[in-house]
Amino acid sequence: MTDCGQSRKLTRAKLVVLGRDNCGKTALCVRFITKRFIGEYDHKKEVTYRCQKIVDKEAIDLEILDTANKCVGPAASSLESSIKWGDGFLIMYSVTDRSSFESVSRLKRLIDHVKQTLGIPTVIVANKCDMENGRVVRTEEGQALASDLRCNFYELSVAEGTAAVETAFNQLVREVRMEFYRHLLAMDKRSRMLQMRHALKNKLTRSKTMQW
Ligand SMILES: Nc1nc2c(ncn2[C@@H]2O[C@H](COP(=O)(O)OP(=O)(O)OP(=O)(O)O)[C@@H](O)[C@H]2O)c(=O)[nH]1
Repeated sequence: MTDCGQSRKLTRAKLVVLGRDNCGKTALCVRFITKRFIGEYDHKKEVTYRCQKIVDKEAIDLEILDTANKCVGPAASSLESSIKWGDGFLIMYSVTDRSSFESVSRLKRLIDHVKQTLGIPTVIVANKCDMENGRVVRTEEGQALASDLRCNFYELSVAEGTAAVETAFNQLVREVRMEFYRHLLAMDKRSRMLQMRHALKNKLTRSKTMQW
């Protein structure tokens, strides 16, 4: 889990955007950071963006990794290292591409496998809902899948606006924060237990010494 600073607040988080090629990952990142939609991007390249955002009135420094599609083949190990690196995940598909929808479960399983725990902050985003004529994945299918995978779900069009994109990213940041606080609580509990064990051990040693 990333940095907390001294205030025990999460000040930085690393987010990873995953999904099949051409589903709109770069468009989504650029939209979130610049509020603009730029038609064409350099494919294949993996890019990390840095920005500061205010989510629920608290500032947070974000690093957002826009992955290149590499679910199969030798590059898959590099996908695993991207997953190890991340605190939160946005899995994207396009409603116009069924194979991108089908890759969502695979990616979620990979995240769970690499992180070796369930409940990793993850949201699912269905993109290109402006292309109603080319739609091959129904909204209800996306909702059902997200509910099976216990993830929040957003259907949107990166081309059409910024608000929905911000909503999805903000929810992911919220989930990363919640996970961070859960982690802090667990650490506190563990350290209290260790202190109690230590105190008890000292007490036992003292009473044994007195018996002698
Ligand atoms: N109509 C429509 N087109 C979109 C939308 N989002 C992205 N696109 C287009 O979809 C194409 C792919 O977008 P990218 O952002 O490059 O997709 P990507 O997932 O980063 O692709 P790779 O780099 O190949 O992994 C581009 O031509 C975008 O302009 C959308 O919401 N609606």
